[in-house]
Amino acid sequence: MDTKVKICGLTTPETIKAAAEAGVTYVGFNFFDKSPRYAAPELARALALDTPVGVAKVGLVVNADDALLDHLTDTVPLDMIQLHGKETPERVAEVRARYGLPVIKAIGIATAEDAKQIDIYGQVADQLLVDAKAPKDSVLPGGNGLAFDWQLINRKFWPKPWMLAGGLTPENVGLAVQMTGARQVDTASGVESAPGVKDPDLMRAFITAARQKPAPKL
Ligand SMILES: O=C(O)c1ccccc1NCC(=O)[C@H](O)[C@H](O)COP(=O)(O)O
Repeated sequence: MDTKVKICGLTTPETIKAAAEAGVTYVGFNFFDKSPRYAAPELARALALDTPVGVAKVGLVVNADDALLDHLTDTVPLDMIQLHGKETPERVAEVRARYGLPVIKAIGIATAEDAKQIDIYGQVADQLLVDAKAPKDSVLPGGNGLAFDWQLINRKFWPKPWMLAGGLTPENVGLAVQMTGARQVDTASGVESAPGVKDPDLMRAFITAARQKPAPKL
């Protein structure tokens, strides 16, 4: 099966079209207003309505309260919600039940101890996004273009579908897939020409590289 790709933080109809034509599985709309990838709900609604059928539309929030999530889910036809803050397992379960949408929980990894969170959140989330832990001084909990040590999750098995994220680019995604066995990968800054500006050529190169089969050993 081809590796599934999520591209996070799309903000224009042109890049949605290019991503869909290149074969993306998920597109992410970023509702964290400090992000260079922020999409206001009305913009995200227009983009979502323009997204081809078959591409899943993911709404990304950071520690969002019910008022924000009510507004987002009323405005934007989302298929999934990505929780990318410090949401507890209880909050993940609450969001899932309240909105009736599958929830992706992001887990930041820097140490083997962090990787244990994957088992905990695997009990309540529909999918997990295994990302690099944000540096302490970063205003962004994700989208920092940093990779973590993939050995920390090397060929681990988790009971829920998961995506590898963090510093993935067209250059390193093939190796990342090979090393971790990830069947799904996610990128934001790795396919941009400037912060928040997605580059169609880089998106195409990323998707091709993510799906490249390793050369057989001779
Ligand atoms: O991308 C952002 O600006 C962002 C801001 C706040 C929370 C999460 C954010 N991104 C979440 C993603 O799913 C990214 O794709 C993931 O963190 C990987 O980012 P990158 O290392 O830039 O590929």
